[in-house]
Amino acid sequence: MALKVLISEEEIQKKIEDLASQIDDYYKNITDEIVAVCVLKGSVNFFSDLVKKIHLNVNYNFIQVSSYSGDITTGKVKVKSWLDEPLENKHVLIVEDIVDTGNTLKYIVRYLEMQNPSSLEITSIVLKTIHEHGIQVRFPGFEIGDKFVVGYGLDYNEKYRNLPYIGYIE
Ligand SMILES: O=P(O)(O)OC[C@H]1O[C@H](OP(=O)(O)OP(=O)(O)O)[C@H](O)[C@@H]1O
Ligand SMILES: Nc1nc2[nH]cnc2c(=O)[nH]1
Repeated sequence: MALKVLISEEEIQKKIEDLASQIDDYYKNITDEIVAVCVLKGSVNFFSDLVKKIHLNVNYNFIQVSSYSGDITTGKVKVKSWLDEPLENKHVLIVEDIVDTGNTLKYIVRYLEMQNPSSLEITSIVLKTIHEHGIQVRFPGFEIGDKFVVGYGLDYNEKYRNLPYIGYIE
């Protein structure tokens, strides 16, 4: 199976600079901490690169959910681990690697909203625009078509997560 580069390492890093400066600007009047929630496993690379470029008071939190087997969604979001602090009255930024059908984010947003955060926003490094999922991603990265992509955290059966670029299997 040959891998083709869709988004290079350089393009990813440049986009993250841009997203970080949008995030800095958006929260510039907030003096409290921003809680950045990393959606494991896929978002680990994006999260790690992004938080280093944000000049705000950022706290980390992590959740692990999964719903894909290979390149097919099971349609069921399985929670493997969840937050370790309440989010009531916190400004929360969900950090995702990809929005595809939107099922994962719909699930996460539904449960996080129950905690009454002061605000809840989303950033995702990749978005597939083929679905009408109605999720508002405040800080969107790259829009791609209907391709199954890997690399930069994204896997195919746990493989390829450590690639520094985003590619697709031909
Ligand atoms: O919009 P959706 O169709 O719900 O797809 C997006 C989700 O799919 C992937 O997670 P996956 O279930 O593969 O778990 P992983 O992050 O551990 O790889 C990805 O990391 C997103 O969280
Ligand atoms: N690795 C990977 N996971 C996904 N989850 C939803 N869409 C995708 C995709 O294109 N690639």
